[in-house]
Amino acid sequence: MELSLVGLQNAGKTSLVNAIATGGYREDMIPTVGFNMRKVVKGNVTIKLWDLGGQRRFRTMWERYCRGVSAIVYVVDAADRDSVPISRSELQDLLTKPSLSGIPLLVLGNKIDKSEALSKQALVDQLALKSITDREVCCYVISCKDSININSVIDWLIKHSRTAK
Ligand SMILES: Nc1nc2c(ncn2[C@@H]2O[C@H](COP(=O)(O)OP(=O)(O)OP(=O)(O)O)[C@@H](O)[C@H]2O)c(=O)[nH]1
Ligand SMILES: [Mg+2]
Repeated sequence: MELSLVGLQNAGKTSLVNAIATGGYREDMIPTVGFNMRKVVKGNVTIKLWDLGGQRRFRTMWERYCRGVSAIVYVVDAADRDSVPISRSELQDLLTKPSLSGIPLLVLGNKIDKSEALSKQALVDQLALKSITDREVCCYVISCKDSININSVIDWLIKHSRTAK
């Protein structure tokens, strides 16, 4: 299966790839320039992950790398409350692209190891996820640092690799 990871800079997309691939975590991450591709084998599924840069200048590439994927994974820094409105508008913008219609969406509120992180319900509300009715949407709150809910993410991904074929 093939999927794309999008979301604002510093959200933890590359950290999530590492968490899924190896369970590793580090603080001193380098911002992704453009994109990286990683292949991860989980059980009998090979997942091709497009890890996209979240800085503003890279966001126009998101659509191109989301076309034809089995799922879009949208990562949000749940502890950076000021960035959530921007995250919401970038997400809503992406989902209006006709080329991406119907692709299942997994929204992940990352960094819940931090005390200031939003709850899942607050995140669902602030990202207006209930207003997305044209595709399957699922939301988890996670921590790449403390490996919280990473297995749920992997299970969701594997489940969607089957339905995609
Ligand atoms: N506390 C905490 N910090 C995290 C977590 N996940 C990632 N980080 C930190 O957040 C910073 C950014 O992580 P990245 O994975 O590089 O973020 P990114 O979304 O790939 O950023 P771009 O590549 O610029 O789009 C790093 O310092 C990570 O260590 C987490 O679960 N908890
Ligand atoms: Mg990155």
